[in-house]
Amino acid sequence: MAKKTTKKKTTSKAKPKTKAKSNVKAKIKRPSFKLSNQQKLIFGSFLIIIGVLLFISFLSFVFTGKEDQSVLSNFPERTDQYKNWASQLGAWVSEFFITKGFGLPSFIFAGLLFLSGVYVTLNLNKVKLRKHWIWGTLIVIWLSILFGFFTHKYDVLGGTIGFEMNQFFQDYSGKAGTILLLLFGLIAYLAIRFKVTGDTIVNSFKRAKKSIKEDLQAENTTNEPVVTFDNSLTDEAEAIKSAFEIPLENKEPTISNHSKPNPKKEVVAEELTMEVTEKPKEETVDTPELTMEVDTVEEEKSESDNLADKLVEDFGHFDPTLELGKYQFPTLDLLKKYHNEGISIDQEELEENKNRIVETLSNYKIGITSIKATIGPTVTLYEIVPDAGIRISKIKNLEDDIALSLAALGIRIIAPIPGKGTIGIEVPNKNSTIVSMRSVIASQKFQKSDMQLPIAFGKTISNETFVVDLAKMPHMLMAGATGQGKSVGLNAVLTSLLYKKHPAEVKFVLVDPKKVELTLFNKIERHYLAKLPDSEDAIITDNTKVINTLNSLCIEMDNRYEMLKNAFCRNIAEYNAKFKARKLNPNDGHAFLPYIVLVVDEFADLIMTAGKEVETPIARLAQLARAIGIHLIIATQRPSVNVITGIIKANFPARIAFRVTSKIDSRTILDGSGADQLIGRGDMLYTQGNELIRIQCAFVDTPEVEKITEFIGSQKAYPDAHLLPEYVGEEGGTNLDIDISDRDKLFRDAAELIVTAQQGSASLLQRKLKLGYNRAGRIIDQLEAAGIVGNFEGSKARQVLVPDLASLDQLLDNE
Ligand SMILES: Nc1ncnc2c1ncn2[C@@H]1O[C@H](COP(=O)(O)OP(=O)(O)OP(=O)(O)O)[C@@H](O)[C@H]1O
Repeated sequence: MAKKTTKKKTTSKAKPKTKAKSNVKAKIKRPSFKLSNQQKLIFGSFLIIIGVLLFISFLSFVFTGKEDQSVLSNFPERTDQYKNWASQLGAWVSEFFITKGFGLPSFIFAGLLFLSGVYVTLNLNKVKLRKHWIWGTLIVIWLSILFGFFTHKYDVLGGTIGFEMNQFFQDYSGKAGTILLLLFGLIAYLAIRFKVTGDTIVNSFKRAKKSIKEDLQAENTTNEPVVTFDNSLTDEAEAIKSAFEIPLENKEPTISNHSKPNPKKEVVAEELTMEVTEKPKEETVDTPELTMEVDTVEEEKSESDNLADKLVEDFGHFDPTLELGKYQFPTLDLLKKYHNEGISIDQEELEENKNRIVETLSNYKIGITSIKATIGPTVTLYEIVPDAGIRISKIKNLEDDIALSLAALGIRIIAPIPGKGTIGIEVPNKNSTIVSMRSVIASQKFQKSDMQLPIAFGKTISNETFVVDLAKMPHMLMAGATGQGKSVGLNAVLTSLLYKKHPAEVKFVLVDPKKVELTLFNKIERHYLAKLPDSEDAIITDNTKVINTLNSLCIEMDNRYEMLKNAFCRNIAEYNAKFKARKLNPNDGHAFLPYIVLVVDEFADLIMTAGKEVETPIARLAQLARAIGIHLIIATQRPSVNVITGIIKANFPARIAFRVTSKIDSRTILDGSGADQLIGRGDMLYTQGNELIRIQCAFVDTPEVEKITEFIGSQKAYPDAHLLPEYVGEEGGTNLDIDISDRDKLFRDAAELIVTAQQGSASLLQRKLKLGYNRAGRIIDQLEAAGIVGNFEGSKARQVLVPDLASLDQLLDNE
């Protein structure tokens, strides 16, 4: 039975692989046809000339086409004499377009070509040009059918296409049907292109009717003052005019002076009506013109929306990848294929394990009603349904006995399997297979995922590719004893992101105290890495420098929150979508925000050398950074409680455990046992708060990572790595005799802020007073000179020496 199910699975997996492969290739190649300005001029003028030539040929064909018919069949004979002004070619092209094509409407094509030339030469909006072509072609077809309606044979009026299409329509719907179809086409065109609505038509009829009425009235009552209104007044004006008829008549003395139609007075009257259009609404409430007003109100848009729409219409959506427009994603063939990939079924082994499980359980008087096996890359899951009335805890307690009888390491009992109502016994396969990075990257699940930061970790026990979104996690803790696959796991995470995200969309901050694990990523520094402005290497190997980077990330986080607040967005996805739709002005400090992924390898080492100082910024980032696109991945060999403290654990819901040596370590990382029963070599447990999922991590070797980074590194890059905000913590306050008169204008504000917050940090000033790095640093020096803050204490905030605002006032007044 087991054989059947697994066979099915393996064959069904084979197909998507190849499909996905082509899918990747399609994604990877992104051709772009960008012309330089000179090329645009050449191409544009070429199009203009072709347009003019076509026009001349067509025009001449109308007069000379018949005469050239006799020689057309000899084309391209050089000796023949053509009457067409553009000779052979002109006659031939015109014959093709006009007689064999769309008839006289083909002139529009000449116009479109000419227009295209102008657009290309002057570098005008391509979206509009596309619209012209679409509408132009539709008009050509419509006119061609219309002209074809009036002809009874192929001729120049509607061309062959017009005539044939007409015949086609007439055969099916008769003459009346064809006319109605054409009429429908016209109406649809007017409605879509010129936004004509039922109301507009009704109103224009009414307007025409009124103006005729007015004309008649004007003739009958030439002596009345009211007739000074112009006939071309709008409906609204008419309504208001009637509303004001009485007051105007009452002001007889002034109006009677101008009883004769006077052009100046007409203007005055018109202006008067224009000004009061809104006010007399109530008087005109029963007039049909009101519907027009409602229409305009409906279509009204806010100014910024209009501007954004216009910008999008003119330039399209903002494309953050444009700066590296020719960037090519790494190809699949950079990743290795392994010979021992794919699941092989050992029927004997399956049968043997089944018998042993049944036997062991029956020794303890546990009967089984059914047993089912699911073969994964490293372990096989035996799902059993025990007889009714058997307590689950009884089976769970037999874990060691079953392990003993199967003589295998890494047996894990899941009792019960959540949502299934069965009990699972995971038994390692004798021959485990490698899950290659290539197979998970090529999987449809990964390729088609629309996650923000998709990570293909490996394959689950049922051999499905396991893909998760780092943006949703939103931070990840990874632990495992040495040599169990942590570094490979980190590489799998980074590789997944490199295969899916453009350099403009994601940046990595890499901390590698071991100095060797992540060095390969140096090659992609200017594509994908982020660093502090003054640092030389993007990958941080010195633990003391990590604190600056972490604090800088905190500043970046605060800055991003400020930007999100100003843009009225709740998270980075909304913000970036708004920015792409050109609704946020870069001049107001807005910019496209890439995701930032902070990877810390050997976190225990970091805590040991840099002490608790790293814990605060890490905890801050973990608590707050999820919405603004900063995600943390922290890996450690020793998951002891003094490394993974409560505050860190609480903020890292997603945990990954490779094999650990003790149950206690497993409990620290997973809040339960299990990680101690894994078999190592990439065998891992993943949890995001609820159930544990056993996964075989995808294997990506160092040469593969090297090939990928070389592939990316050899392409055009940004001028520098992505720069993080400067962090001033390291700057020492030395200049203690700063002149009082030289103090910064914001000195007092800064002093009050620092005393109120009781925190002597320059980054606080930067944030709250919106200062640059240098100015905030100078103010801190001045505060130190004034005795308000203490000495520079490394990366810690300075001590504040003044307890409250009253003391501060006293101190400054005494100076
Ligand atoms: N997913 C995997 N599939 C197959 N083999 C693996 C996998 N992950 C790791 N291994 C094997 O385990 C070895 C050690 O892995 P890795 O270097 O990732 O361990 P580590 O946990 O980072 O160790 P350390 O903490 O000492 O750096 C690898 O060289 C490889 O042979």
